[in-house]
Amino acid sequence: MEGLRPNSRPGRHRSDGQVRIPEVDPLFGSGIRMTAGWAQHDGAGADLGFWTLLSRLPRLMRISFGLAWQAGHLLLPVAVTAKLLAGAATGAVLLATNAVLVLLLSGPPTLERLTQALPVLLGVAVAGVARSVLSSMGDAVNGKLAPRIDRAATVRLLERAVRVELVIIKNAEFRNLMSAAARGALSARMVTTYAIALVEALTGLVAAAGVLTVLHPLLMPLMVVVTVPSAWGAVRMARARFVSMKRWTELQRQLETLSELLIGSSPAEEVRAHRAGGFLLHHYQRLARLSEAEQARLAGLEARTNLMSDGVAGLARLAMYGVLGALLTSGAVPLAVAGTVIIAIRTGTGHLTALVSAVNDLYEQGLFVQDWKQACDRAEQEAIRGGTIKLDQPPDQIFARNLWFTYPNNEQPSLAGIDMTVRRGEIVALVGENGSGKTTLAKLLTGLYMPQRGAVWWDGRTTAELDRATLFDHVALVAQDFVHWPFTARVNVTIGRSTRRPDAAALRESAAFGRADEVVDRLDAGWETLLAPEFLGGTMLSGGQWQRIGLARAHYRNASVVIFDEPTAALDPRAELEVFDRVGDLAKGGRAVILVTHRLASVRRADRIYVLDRGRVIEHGTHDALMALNGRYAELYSLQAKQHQDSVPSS
Ligand SMILES: Nc1ncnc2c1ncn2[C@@H]1O[C@H](COP(=O)(O)OP(=O)(O)OP(=O)(O)O)[C@@H](O)[C@H]1O
Repeated sequence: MEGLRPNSRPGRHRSDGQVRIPEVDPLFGSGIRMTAGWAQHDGAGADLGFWTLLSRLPRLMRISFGLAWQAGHLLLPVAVTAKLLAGAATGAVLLATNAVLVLLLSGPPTLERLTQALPVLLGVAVAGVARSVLSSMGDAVNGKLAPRIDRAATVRLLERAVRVELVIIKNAEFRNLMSAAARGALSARMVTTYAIALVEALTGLVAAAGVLTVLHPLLMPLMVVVTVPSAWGAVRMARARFVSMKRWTELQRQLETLSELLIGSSPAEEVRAHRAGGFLLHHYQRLARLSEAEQARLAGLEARTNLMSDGVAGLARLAMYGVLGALLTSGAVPLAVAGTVIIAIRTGTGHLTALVSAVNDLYEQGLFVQDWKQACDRAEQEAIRGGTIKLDQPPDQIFARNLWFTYPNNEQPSLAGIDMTVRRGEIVALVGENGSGKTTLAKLLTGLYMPQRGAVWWDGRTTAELDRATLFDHVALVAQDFVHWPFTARVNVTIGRSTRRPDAAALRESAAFGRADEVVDRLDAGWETLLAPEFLGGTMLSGGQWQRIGLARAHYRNASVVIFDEPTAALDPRAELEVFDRVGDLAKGGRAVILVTHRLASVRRADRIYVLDRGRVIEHGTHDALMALNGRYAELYSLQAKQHQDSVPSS
């Protein structure tokens, strides 16, 4: 464990003042963030100039606005209009305030002057209320729109993802794009929220600048001078926060991973038995200290930046008062206007700071939304297309000719020129050592993957010509890693054919097929028991119990082509024997059964056995023929038989 201890003490700083995080973490290697698509844009705006960033915004915002329009039609224009009007009301408040001050301060206070000022004062109040109402209305409309955008973006992504070719959805690069897109779907609502904030800030700023210009042309540049230091401080801190977040996010994810490992239920056994808790805690503390140091650095930088910008702003304000004093003494600006000038400058400064931060936020969120769009488009391109010929009856025969298949990013083909046949009423077994291509072949036979060379024929049509949805209707699959749906026992079986009307007799029959009935009988709430220990009231099943549920599910699917990929690996010997008897019954009932297994004793009854080695069929025939051949199958079979004899004590 010593060797894994970090050699960099947390809190040490780089020459640029940032906390040094080791390039290669002793626990996470080169880091999680490298593989996470969504992380690539964190702090994306940090390297760009403010104006470049501003110029790229419209392109990014177009995607989100398109989505907002689809999700809520007029809601976005209504929200933006409300904020624009709120901005105009800000201008009205300032102008009316000025009118009141002019009236009240243009001479000694008299009752007459007060009475004259009352209607304008009322105007100030009305404009102020209107501003609040309009601004709140904009927020309320946006509050209604935002979840709709969430739903529209997420549903569009999910709809497209579910139709993507299996080989693509399993590809790491596509998975990365999907993780970025899932983050982007959540950002779409934020883009519109920030855009509305930007409109509010911009109109408020324009109103303040307009009022100042009306009062005296020199006052507007004066406001700019006063706001420059605060705007500089805001931009600098936004940048620094971006850069920090980039590092902070990475640390945060590592901390979350460690915390999940420490409190999670699946690693709990090993955390205790291997006493890994102390090790994990040690690294948690180490990373937490790095994170603390980074936050402390940021807080220090913020304090220094604020001090500097406040200092310069103070000087600018002093100069402003000087200029204002000069304008007052020269009579260019009446004394009564001075109050309005100060209020307008304060309003303008606040809006300018909000504007800068909205632009930064918009840019970053916009990039995430761009990922979402890219993933949706790519998913559409990669959707399962297949042919147009509908398969309306079960195939009598499936055969593969000269089948080649290489996974993306692999150099070696996983299947290299396979020929094989399976007919209705037959059990065909695929055997061979780990990685020889059995599972891949089963997926090609059922149209889950398409061959790069050669073809799989379902009667007179290739899987490429057939409409894949109708082809899948004839397939039932018990995969090695079949899904443990976090739903009730009933749904876990009936999801095998979710379009079928509830059929209690069929459910009972399927449960008996997989011996899942014995499992369900022992559950507290029977078929309604939730099979998800992660939820309150959920139950945990053992591996073998799950396998029985999986078998029942495949049976309930009632398909003519059934693939069993290691269906009994977790079953006890009695259950295993029974399952193989029933697999035989399935074939006798007119189904084509493809059985992938390492249990050679159970393939004796298969009509044909294909022995695979590095993607090729090296032997095929019945059990007796292959034993007589005395080749690889005979060797593997004898090895297993001997192992079995050795493990059973002789009487
Ligand atoms: N999704 C994938 N991406 C890349 N390569 C893969 C993928 N799935 C399988 N392979 C590769 O294809 C080859 C055949 O794998 P396959 O799973 O078909 O073998 P198998 O005979 O079923 O193995 P096992 O008996 O261990 O289940 C292996 O070299 C494996 O590394």
